[in-house]
Amino acid sequence: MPAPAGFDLSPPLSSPEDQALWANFILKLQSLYKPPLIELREDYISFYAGKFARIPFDGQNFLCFSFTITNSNINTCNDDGNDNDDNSDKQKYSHELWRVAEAAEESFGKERIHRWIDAADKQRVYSWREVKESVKKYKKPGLRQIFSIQTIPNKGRGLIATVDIPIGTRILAESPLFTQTSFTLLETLEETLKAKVSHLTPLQQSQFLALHNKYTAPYPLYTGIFRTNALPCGVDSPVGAVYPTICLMNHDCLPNTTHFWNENIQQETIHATRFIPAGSELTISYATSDPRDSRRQKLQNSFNFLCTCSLCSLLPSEIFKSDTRRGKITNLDSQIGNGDRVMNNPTDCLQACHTVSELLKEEYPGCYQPLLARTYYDAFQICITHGDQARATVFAGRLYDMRILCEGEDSPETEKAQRLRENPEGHRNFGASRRWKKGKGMVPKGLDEKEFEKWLWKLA
Ligand SMILES: C[S@@+](CC[C@H](N)C(=O)[O-])C[C@H]1O[C@@H](n2cnc3c(N)ncnc32)[C@H](O)[C@@H]1O
Repeated sequence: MPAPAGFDLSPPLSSPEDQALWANFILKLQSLYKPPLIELREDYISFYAGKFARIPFDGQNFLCFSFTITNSNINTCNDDGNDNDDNSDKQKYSHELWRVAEAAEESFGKERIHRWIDAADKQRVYSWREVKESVKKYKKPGLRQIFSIQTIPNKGRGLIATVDIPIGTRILAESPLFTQTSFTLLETLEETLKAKVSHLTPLQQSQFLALHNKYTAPYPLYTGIFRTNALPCGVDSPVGAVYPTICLMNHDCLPNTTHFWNENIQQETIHATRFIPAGSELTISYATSDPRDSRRQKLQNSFNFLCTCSLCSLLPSEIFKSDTRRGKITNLDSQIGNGDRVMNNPTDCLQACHTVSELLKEEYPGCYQPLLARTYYDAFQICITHGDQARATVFAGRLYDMRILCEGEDSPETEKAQRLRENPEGHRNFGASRRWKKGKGMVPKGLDEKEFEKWLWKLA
């Protein structure tokens, strides 16, 4: 059984000199670890190794760093059932995590860092209860703002990165001001919204009323603001939510962030899908996957602006290529979504998934990850439907990596991907056919990347 391990800092930080040592420690960690090995949260650096594997940016409440070595620690692990490989991955990640202790020892001295290797170790200074309490205090709003709200020419307000933001960073996790279902009749919507706003704090009321409204009087004010800004709480959800900060994000057809409703934490999250240099605008996509002209028309109709992003401003010949790619993706997606084809022509469907994955990377540079996640899930389902646990495990691993990057470790979709990776046979489609029957441990070893991809997608 894996045991917890870690180190305690005793005595904890107290003096200004201590704060300076902590800042130095954080810089050291940031040079040692980059996403996807870690996730940068607003208030702390998170290692994929348990809920106490966190280093806060402000160290004054820090007592302990603890980690557990499990499969879930290993972001890149292919869970193929081979114990030896698995163990060496675990050891590798364990070694990586002990480097946090080494960095702490370099910063604070060995006498202040108490390493321990299981829950009952006498070297432990603090109880779990004390550690839990200290971790709760890591959250200090406003401590580390990685963007600022600014006026942007021709767009109104928007968010600008104030520091370089690495790919995979959680930029924001924000609770709604309020939510509202789309089932409410238009005649009663204005009064319903007014009642909801009246229950907010004065600050929240002014945040709501300051949001952009694309409608003009006599269109009802609260309904106008809600309709201009509400984001659905999940794909196809009839519930919409408004947020004080996320609703200030402008659109780009090739955005540098992705937004996601996280049901577990009841917040909308924003994650960087590529490296974002300081000074760049943080953008999300409001649009569909339509070709350029209809996409622009929809944005014009729904949001009252003509999109001039880099994709919409391409030369006509390039726009034609982009529209063609989008058309191909849509056609292939409908083939992949056809249950009869999946049962009768699974190889064609899997190859179609491969083509889609290549087209997505070409068509959506720097923002393909949420779409690619869906394709990996399609490929997983095709394989598991026909009993191929080996390929299914690889696709679930890739799906997990995309989810971590776009949604973070606390997302229900990430948790689901992790379960599929560990237990692909738990999927409801498993056993529908035995055509490709293959155990988890049957992932081929020693192939180069090209050969492996050929095997994985059953390419001719
Ligand atoms: C949800 S609000 C975004 C925040 C808004 N800029 C503000 O000042 O509150 C949507 C509105 O922002 C503007 N907008 C968003 N993306 C834009 C873009 N790419 N180009 C021009 N205007 C944009 C449009 O006026 C749109 O109706």
